[in-house]
Amino acid sequence: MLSLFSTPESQNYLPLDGTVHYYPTFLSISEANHFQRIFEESIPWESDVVHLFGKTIPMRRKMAWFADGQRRYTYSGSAKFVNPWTDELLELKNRLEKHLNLTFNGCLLNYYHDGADGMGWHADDEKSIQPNSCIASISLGASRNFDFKHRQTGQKVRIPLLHGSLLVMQGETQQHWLHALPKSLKVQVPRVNLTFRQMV
Ligand SMILES: O=C(O)CCC(=O)C(=O)O
Ligand SMILES: [Fe+2]
Repeated sequence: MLSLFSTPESQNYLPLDGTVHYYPTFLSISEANHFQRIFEESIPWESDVVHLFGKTIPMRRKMAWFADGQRRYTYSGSAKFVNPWTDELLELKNRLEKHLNLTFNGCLLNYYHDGADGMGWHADDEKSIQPNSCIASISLGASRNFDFKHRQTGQKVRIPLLHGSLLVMQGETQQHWLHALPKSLKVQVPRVNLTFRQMV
């Protein structure tokens, strides 16, 4: 039903070829503070690596992979260790599953020390991800811009991701759009990002 009070949450942020919803206050500030502190302290963070010209180069950004069973995650050419779910990750996973009425079986965590850490243009379209599935991204800590770029037209959409927010990418988003977390030298505090995924 259309109403005068329809919230901005119900809007699709992409103009075509995909669906992106954004819920700026998915977690309260105190919940977001709580989860950020626990994840910063207790996740077994590893340096992400890139493979360039036959060399393995560690990145400053850290990551950790959690999943059901032994589901590995391979991207930018390297397989990630699988960690078993923690209580806090399961709590967030349950809340997301209720909110979105679907289920997740993997979660990639990224740790950005400050605005000098970022992520370049890519799509989450690895073979290990169910095609056209849902990716639910929770942001904790520094607020950072999140950019989309249409693969054919180059059209751009920017969403600032706030502490405690939820961004949901669905449908054909990964087929038609790239996304990136641009570096921003003004940002001097860390950010933790969790992307819950539906793996094959
Ligand atoms: O940090 C973010 O908000 C995005 C991370 C991302 O795109 C990814 O892990 O694939
Ligand atoms: Fe991504």
